[in-house]
Parts: sequence; structure tokens; C-alpha cells
Amino acid sequence: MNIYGDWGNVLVLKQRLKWQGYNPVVTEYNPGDEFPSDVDLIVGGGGQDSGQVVIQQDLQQLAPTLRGLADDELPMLAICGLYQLFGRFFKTHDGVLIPGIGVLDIETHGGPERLIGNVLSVSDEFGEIHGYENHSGQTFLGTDAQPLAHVRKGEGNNSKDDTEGARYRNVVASYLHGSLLPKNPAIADFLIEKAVTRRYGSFDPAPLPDADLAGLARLSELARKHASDRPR
Ligand SMILES: NC(=O)CC[C@H](N)C(=O)O
Repeated sequence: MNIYGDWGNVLVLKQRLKWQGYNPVVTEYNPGDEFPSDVDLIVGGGGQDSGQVVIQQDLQQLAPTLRGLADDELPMLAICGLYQLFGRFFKTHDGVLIPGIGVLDIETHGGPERLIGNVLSVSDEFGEIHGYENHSGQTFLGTDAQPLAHVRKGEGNNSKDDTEGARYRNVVASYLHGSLLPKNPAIADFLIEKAVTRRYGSFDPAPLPDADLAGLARLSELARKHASDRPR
């Protein structure tokens, strides 16, 4: 699935990997496709409730594979609609129960109102995380799930506690679109480091030329600032 610019996450990972001298191959996966036999990183985006219903059966068939890969430290990024389905289930506001694949100890209940707007959250691992949320599902973490971050502005997982997203091994899950990685390159670099280390045993990042690095830092700072200044 892909909504509100989530495809941008793939573009960021691809470009940052190229800067490190790698030649990433992106394989798109759609329901019914053969699951690639050799993957280094899995990225998935959000979707409307109807889209989540469409992919649910196929996702269930992949569940043992995805759970195995997550347990085996494969880095994954799951945004919003896919994040919800990485959990135990999503019960939509219309009462439709969409089973999840249980990578994460979370459950999601659709509410009558949508949580919409820019979000600022803070994580020990990644610092400030900026993005945009738009969801009716309210997600609650079980005892085995760690939050990705704590919300300073916006709602995040739900309107009751201040958690945003979830972490498990090298899985990063978040409600934030926008897309997430251009504004939060620390998360992109975490996923890249884990993917390269898992494949080659170590990761020795090449520093970018100062001018490029300064330009990039400025752009992503600008995007973060705009996001956090915008009203909800
Ligand atoms: N933005 C999304 O991916 C939405 C996910 C889900 N359909 C919800 O509304 O909660």
C-alpha cells in the first residue's frame, strides 16, 4: 500500500544507499505476486480501510514469512495501514475485523473521528520525529511492544496515551506519512545500517562531501520546521 506520499520512503532509501556506493534493486510487491526469495529491507505504506481489506488475504499467506524475517532481524518500515496490519488486528469503525500478522503486539480499533494533522514526537533512538497523521484507527500497545516515540504535538497511536508507532527488533512502525524518511533521515540510516550489516557483516558508512551533507541537512531541517510550524 502507498498513500500520502509513502513511496517517498523508498526513494530516500534508494538514494542514500547509492550515496554509500550500493546499487539497490527495488522489487514492488502486489497481492498475488511471488514473494522475492532474497530481500534486505521491506518497506510498506498506508492505505484506506478498503485497501486493507483487499490485501488482507494475501498478507495472511505471507504472515509466517514476514514474522520469520522480522525475528531474523530483517529491517522493515511499516507505515499507518500496514503498521496496523503488522499487529494482531484492525477492527474498523464499520465493525469489519481485519486480521493482522502479529509481528507486533498491538491492536487497533477504528474510532468515529479521524486523527489528522502534523505530529512532533521524540524518541531516544532517533531524536525528534516529524510527520503527518491521518487515521481513524486507534492503536494500543501490548506488553511486548515498545513505542517508537512519545508525542509532543498531535495524537500518534491513539488519543489516550502519548505513544507513537512501535518497535520490534529491526522493525520500525509508525503512523507518520509525509513521507517519513525525507524529514527523518536518522530512521533511513538506521534501516540501511541494519540491512547492510545483516547482508555483509559490517557497515562502514562513507561520509558525504561536506557541501552535499550541509545541503541535505538544511533541506530536511526545513521540511521538519515547516511540518512542526503548521497548525493541525
Ligand atoms: N492513513 C492510513 O493508512 C489509514 C489507515 C486506516 N485505514 C485508518 O484510517 O486508520
